Amino acid sequence: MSLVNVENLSVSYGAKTVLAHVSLAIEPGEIVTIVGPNGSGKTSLLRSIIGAVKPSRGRVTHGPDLRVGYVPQRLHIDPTLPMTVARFLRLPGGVAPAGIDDALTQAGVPDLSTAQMSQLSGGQFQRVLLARALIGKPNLLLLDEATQGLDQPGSAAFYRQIETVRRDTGCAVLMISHELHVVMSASDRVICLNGHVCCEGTPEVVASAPEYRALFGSGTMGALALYRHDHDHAHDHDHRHEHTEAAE
Ligand SMILES: Nc1ncnc2c1ncn2[C@@H]1O[C@H](COP(=O)(O)OP(=O)(O)OP(=O)(O)O)[C@@H](O)[C@H]1O
Repeated sequence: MSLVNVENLSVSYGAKTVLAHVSLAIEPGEIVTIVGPNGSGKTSLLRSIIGAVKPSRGRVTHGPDLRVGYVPQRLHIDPTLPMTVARFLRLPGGVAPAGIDDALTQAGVPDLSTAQMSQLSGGQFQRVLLARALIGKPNLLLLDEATQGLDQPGSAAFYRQIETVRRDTGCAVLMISHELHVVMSASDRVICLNGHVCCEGTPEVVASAPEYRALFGSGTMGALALYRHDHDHAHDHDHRHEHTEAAE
């Protein structure tokens, strides 16, 4: 059974419709990336999935044992407030010390528990937010622009860590990012959104789809090849065909 099922979803804010007829499912263990230009409804889709935005049409259903871990874009913590990483991770209450150590290890920063939050680098801070999302042992991790402000090696390292988390815990991952080739290279499936689903499939299929190229140009394909094997056969860009290929 799918972890999340989005059926014919439309979202409007007042008279403005930002998502229309969006359907998708997230399966256990897969890494799915949503790409799309600014204002294309990516955050609205994530917020609908967690129930923070009400659909104006259609519906979102959750699998029976869905546990979501959410990694936000950023979080402001008062720099004058002394707080260790361990204390920050204990804030929700009821978290055992072993749970904190496990989460920090899974996030790739096992030695940070006594560090001050205000002294972390941008990359370390995002790993701590990842650890916080992992404490509840999620089977779906949601990331909304989780590497904003990191340089490219920093965000590439962060997404490699996400792949490690998926390998170690088996959780599915649904993420939004503007760093197309970095994030797409870490994904099993990419969904290109522009108010509706423009195209979807493996990163190579999406990067070569005319709908995607119309939005982002054709540069991604070369950059993708740096991160993954090159794709050496032609695709029929018919939308239905792309679905078939994604299932191959
Ligand atoms: N709470 C809200 N009330 C009114 N309009 C909103 C609200 N949230 C988002 N919008 C509008 O809906 C549209 C889609 O926004 P959304 O944040 O979902 O897009 P996005 O693809 O995540 O954008 P970005 O890449 O810039 O973060 C935008 O035009 C935005 O201004």
